[in-house]
Amino acid sequence: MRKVSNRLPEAFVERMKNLLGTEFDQFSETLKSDAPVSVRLNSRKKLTELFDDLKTDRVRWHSEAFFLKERPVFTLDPAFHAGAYYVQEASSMFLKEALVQTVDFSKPLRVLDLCAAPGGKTTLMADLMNSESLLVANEVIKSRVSILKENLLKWGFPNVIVSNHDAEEFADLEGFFDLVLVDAPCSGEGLFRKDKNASSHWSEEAVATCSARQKRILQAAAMAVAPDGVLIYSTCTYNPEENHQNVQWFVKNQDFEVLTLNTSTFPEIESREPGYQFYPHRLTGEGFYIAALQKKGGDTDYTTAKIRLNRLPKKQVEELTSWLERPEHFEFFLKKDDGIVAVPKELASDFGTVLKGLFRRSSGFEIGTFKKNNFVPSHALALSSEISLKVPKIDLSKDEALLFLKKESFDFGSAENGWHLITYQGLGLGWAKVIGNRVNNYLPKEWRIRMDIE
Ligand SMILES: C[S@@+](CC[C@H](N)C(=O)[O-])C[C@H]1O[C@@H](n2cnc3c(N)ncnc32)[C@H](O)[C@@H]1O
Repeated sequence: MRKVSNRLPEAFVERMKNLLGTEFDQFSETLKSDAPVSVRLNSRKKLTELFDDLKTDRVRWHSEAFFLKERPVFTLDPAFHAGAYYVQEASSMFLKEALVQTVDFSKPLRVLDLCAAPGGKTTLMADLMNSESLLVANEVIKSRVSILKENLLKWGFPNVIVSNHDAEEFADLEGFFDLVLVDAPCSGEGLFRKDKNASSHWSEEAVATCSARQKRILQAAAMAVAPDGVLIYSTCTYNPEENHQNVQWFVKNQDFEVLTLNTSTFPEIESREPGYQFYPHRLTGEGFYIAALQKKGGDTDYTTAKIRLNRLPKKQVEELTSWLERPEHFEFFLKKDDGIVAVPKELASDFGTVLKGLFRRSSGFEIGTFKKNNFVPSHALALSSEISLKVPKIDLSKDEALLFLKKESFDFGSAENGWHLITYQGLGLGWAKVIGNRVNNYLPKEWRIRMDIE
């Protein structure tokens, strides 16, 4: 494909000129500037000092997010590994505004993020959900599931099942979810500034293929939504075929109605019925489109199921109480591989239903295992917001924390024998076990920082 200035495909430029008219030059100039860097804080892992030297403006539609004046090397920040924040493009954080305007998060909710990897929007939703709510994070591409799992483990919200299915494989969970997010795979026009390679994959054919795929995903997603439940559709692109035309097609064919969002305090967002369009030359953020829909009727045709894992013996349950802040909140189950899963009591039946309805999925919050009657805590527990505050800790300086995260040896000082949660500014990074003069670093090797530390 022939390119014009700024390496944009010619047909894309033509489309944008038609869409933006006289604003096109401003749009095109903006794409030549650097993409803004923004981070969103984890509401369950608050730090008093974070980016104090780099922080600039707040993201207008997310009270817990702000811009940084430059991009630091996040890999070399232990707080990043502790899940204190997520590096996320600002326009897409408008999801929070769309959700708080359309969903009652004070209730226990069943939430499905159908196209979840790497997990930016999943973690945003987890922050809004209460501890009686269940989150299913799905990603169809197998190689992208591990980064999704890693980001969710870091985030520390315990009530998560990660699955690896095509949207159409959710048929056994018909009408189960109060909220479904379809952050659809798209032609990515809105990321041309952030990802310099993205425009090389763009073509008219790619737009048509994406649009057709989105229709198929939307149709499958519709089934999973409970009567009166909410469906959020979003893309990071501008073209009508993938955005408002797809949503119009959807409401014409499905029993859903459009939910109007109040954007009066954000005049920089364009209302493109039935949704909302974000342009980088009008606001500090990338291209994004979002629409909110509500199911009017529909069936619930899922089969409730009990968890088929074994319950943990009482003696072992007693031992677990010192590892969790609210042990009474959970029931404990034993998997075939001896892993222990902690499921909130109120959610035992919902977990059972999802675990039965999906076959390529995780089992939930795995807190560890018993080896010869001794509890071995998991990495998920170290990063979880449910870990007991009384667990013995060793708090490290930044340099020490980086050595821990590189799995290199260093002097831990003197500590009692046994398990210690390694923390940075009080936030869990992983486990170490002290045995006499020896300290074993239990950071999973796949989590190790591979980058050189200056
Ligand atoms: C826009 S990305 C999701 C980004 C993610 N929601 C976030 O905020 O971090 C779309 C995701 O959909 C996945 N995907 C691709 N084809 C799909 C399909 N047929 N069904 C469901 N998801 C698909 C892609 O692998 C990709 O991870």
